[in-house]
Order: sequence, then structure tokens, then C-alpha cells
Amino acid sequence: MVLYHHRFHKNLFLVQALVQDAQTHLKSDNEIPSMCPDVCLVNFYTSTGRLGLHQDRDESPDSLRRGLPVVSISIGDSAGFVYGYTRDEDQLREVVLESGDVLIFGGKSRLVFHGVKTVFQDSAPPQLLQESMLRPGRLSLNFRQF
Ligand SMILES: O=C(O)CCC(=O)C(=O)O
Ligand SMILES: [Fe+2]
Repeated sequence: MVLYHHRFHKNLFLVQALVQDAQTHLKSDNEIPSMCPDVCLVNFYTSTGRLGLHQDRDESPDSLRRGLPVVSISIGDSAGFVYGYTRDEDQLREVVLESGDVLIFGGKSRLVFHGVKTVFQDSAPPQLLQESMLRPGRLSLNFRQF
């Protein structure tokens, strides 16, 4: 229990450090505010798993108004992640998220539409599967501040 607690706190610091790192790479007119995560949404996708286009707006009005970021960490199989400023399928852009990738959206982009279109079967790093108990598929950890 103590170990779990310790690890959990380490993860919160990791998420804050990831946001800080992103901040150093952005121009000041495209800011991502700092946050203190208190929610972690965990998704597991099998190779046929999908997530339809949506906005993340379950957080408090204050969190959304301030554009506090969503920090998403991908583990396991790679996935085609789609995003856009409208629901228009033709305007969507796609990025492949690989195991270990971190995706952050906040500030002006906090309410971007997004979804997971494809999970690429058997694309996880072999070492990860050998050294962990992860079953085939993709795990995503989504940290937010309510
Ligand atoms: O799995 C992902 O990378 C995205 C998850 C997501 O958008 C959500 O849980 O709201
Ligand atoms: Fe989402």
C-alpha cells in the first residue's frame, strides 16, 4: 500500500514535469497552463478497439475555462489518433501514437475533437511485453485536473 502511494505521487510529479517540458517548447501565444492532476482515466483497447470523435468536457467549468491540459500517455500497441477543431471528418488530422508517447492538449486546444481510429496490432515493443504483464493491445492513461 505504501509502495503504491509512493508510486502514485511519483506519477503526479511526472505528469507535471511533462507539462513543464511542453511549455518550454511552445510560443507564448500558444500556452498550456500548469495543472495538478487529480483524475486518471484509463482506457484499454484490443486490436479492434476504437474511440469515437469527442471532446473531453467532464471536468469542472473552471478547469475547462482555464484550459487545464489533458496529458495522455500511450503504452503498448501504436494507434492512429485523430483530431480536429470541428466534427468534419474531412478536416481531421491524424498522428500515430507509439508506446511511450505523450500527447498533451490544453489552452486554446483544450476542447479539440479527438478519437482513436485504429490500433495497430502487434506493434508494441517486444521488450515491453516480455517484461510486463500487459496483454496485447493499447493502454492509455489520461491525466486531468477536475
Ligand atoms: O486513448 C487515447 O489516447 C484517448 C483517450 C481519450 O480521448 C479519452 O479517454 O477521453
Ligand atoms: Fe478524450
